[in-house]
Amino acid sequence: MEQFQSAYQEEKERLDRTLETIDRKLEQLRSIPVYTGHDFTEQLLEENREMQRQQLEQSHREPYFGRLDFEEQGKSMSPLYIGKVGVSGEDVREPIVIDWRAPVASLFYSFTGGDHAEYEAPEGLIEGLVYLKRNIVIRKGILERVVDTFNKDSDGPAVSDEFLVYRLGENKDNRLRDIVSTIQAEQDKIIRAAKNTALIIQGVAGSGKTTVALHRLAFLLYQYKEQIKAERMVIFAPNLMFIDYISEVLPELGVGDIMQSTFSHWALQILGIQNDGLLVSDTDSLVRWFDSSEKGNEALEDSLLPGRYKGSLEFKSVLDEYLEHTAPNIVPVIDFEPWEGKRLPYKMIEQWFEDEYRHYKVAERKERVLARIHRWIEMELKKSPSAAVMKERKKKAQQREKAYAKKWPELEALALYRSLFIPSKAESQEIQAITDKIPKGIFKETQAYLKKGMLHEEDMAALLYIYSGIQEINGNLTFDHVVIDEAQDFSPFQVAVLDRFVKGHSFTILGDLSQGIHYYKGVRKWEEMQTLFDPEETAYFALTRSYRSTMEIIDFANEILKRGVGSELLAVPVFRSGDPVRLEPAYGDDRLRIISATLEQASSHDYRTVALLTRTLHEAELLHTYLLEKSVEAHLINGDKTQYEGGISVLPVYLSKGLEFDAVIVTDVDQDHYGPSDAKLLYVGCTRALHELWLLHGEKLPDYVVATS
Ligand SMILES: Nc1ncnc2c1ncn2[C@@H]1O[C@H](COP(=O)(O)OP(=O)(O)OP(=O)(O)O)[C@@H](O)[C@H]1O
Repeated sequence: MEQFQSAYQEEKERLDRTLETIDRKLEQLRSIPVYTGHDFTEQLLEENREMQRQQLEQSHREPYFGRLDFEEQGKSMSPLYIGKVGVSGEDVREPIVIDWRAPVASLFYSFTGGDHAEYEAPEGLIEGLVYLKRNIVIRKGILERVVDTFNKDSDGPAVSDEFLVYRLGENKDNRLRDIVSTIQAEQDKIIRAAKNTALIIQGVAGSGKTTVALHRLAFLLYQYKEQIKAERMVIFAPNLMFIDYISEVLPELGVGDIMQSTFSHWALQILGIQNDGLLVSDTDSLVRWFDSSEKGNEALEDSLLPGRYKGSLEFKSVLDEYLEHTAPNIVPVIDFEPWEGKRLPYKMIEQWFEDEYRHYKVAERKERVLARIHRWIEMELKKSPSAAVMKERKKKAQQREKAYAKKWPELEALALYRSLFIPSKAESQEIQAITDKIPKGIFKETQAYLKKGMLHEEDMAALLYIYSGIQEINGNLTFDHVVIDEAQDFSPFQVAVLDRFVKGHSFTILGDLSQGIHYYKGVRKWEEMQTLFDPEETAYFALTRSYRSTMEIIDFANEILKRGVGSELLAVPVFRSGDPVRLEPAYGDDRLRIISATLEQASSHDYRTVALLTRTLHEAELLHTYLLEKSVEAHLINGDKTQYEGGISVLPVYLSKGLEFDAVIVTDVDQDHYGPSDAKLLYVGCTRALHELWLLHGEKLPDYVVATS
């Protein structure tokens, strides 16, 4: 107790001194009049001062969250204070707060006890001794808590989880938060991994994948300031609501302007396609798979699953063959005759196309050849015997040039994709030799909906692949870094296409195979993605510790995985105990009454988020209507929702992926709703809960559900 008092007092004094320094610096900055003139250099300086002002104001509220007493070999021990942004002292070379992304700050995360500590600095490996690792909670400039996670002088040598457990026990609101004060060593390794590597991360539910990816972006921007721009980074997420849910983390870390999108949205933008009913909406696709009673099953072969086939490298080879066939065949086999008696032979045009412009992608080659023909016409016109003849020829040439250009095939990705499935009569035989390789059912289905002017999400990779095969991908379209979240639902083909838009294979690809509920698309093994890269271009990490849920919830969910999927990717809980998982009957006439009562029970705690998870969207809609009639304020989440409001949410379990709630109630857990191939779906539902979980069940529980305590 005495020791705690003195630690608290010591930190209080240090905090007062730090705040005084920040105040002084702020005062100094504020005393400089704001520049409103037109001088560019002055404007930049003003922008810089404004940024510093904002950072210092942020630091004033919470200057740091951690302290590490480190003695570098051959130097004296000094306490390092670590915060979200660095603050320099009166002497700018002496930081009073170190940015969490700085090399030395990595010790705060990677140190797991022992007599030796080291970190990688630009000048080489720095070694030394850690005496103290301390977590410090400051809110609005007031010191609230001091917890020593490691103290060399105390008996317990290992780093304790006490502070982490305290943080995990807090209730969550409707946004994901930063974790800078408690990043774990295994997560830190991923966050700080080098830029030009395709990182593939398998992480169990709640292992912090999304959070880690966002921190990694903040780290990359800090570490590679000169090479990476925020506006050249992107996060691909499963839907717009999820993007809203994660939207606070980057601003909290002082990083903005990073594009967050779904793959389809981005692809449509590149392709210049307006999404006015052309693309079947994500909701429709999801309902097609999850609400349909004729749902297929996981054992279906890829050739029967359009999403998996169209995401395969096999389909990519078909497109390669098609593009090879299309590219050399685009010069119309006719001479060009701008007026009677003047001819530009086909052979000459073909030679320009085949030889002179061969270094360009085919769409650019076409543009260049047509421009060259235009120049040729102008030269020939100048040779006309009189102004009147020249005028006459010019008129004719203009019409014929237009007509000739139309004879060239339209080099647009969508047009080419359509002609693969709906070829013109002239081409049908040659194209058929290629399309015979596409499974019949998939070919027919695609042809039918393309004829109706529709597209599916699963066609996007192919369209972009064709696009990148015919068009130059210029600097504006390329990314410095790409994050793919929920990557188990991404196909290898999507990643291969994206690779054409990314500099140096700079990817962070995160997912969990145990949450691969969309078995009709995505990957079954990470090797499917690893093989896209050379071994030295890629690295694999596994995160096995789960931070979201209590031990009771994780043990329960693990059991579902073991029994229902035979999976070995089980989560290891942090030692945080809560109430046992409750399995309670709720069916027949009592079903709705019990659901309401359980919801009331869950809401009686001061939880900020509670979810009712149903098996289908239709059931969620019915339940939501029932709750509204009972004047319960609940939000229905369907696939079209773009915002996550928190409070009580009612949603189908498949839409809960990526989200988390203080308490979760899964309804209708019985063999009708959760068949033998739905264990992963139920696993996803259970692992959304932080503190409490109820399973309201029907007469016959699925075999893979058993009470664990
Ligand atoms: N080191 C940590 N310290 C504190 N909280 C953490 C830490 N790592 C993860 N968390 C918390 O665990 C929860 C799960 O994190 P996150 O959603 O990023 O995990 P995930 O692996 O993407 O989960 P899922 O695959 O189930 O969607 C979040 O509330 C996050 O804040």
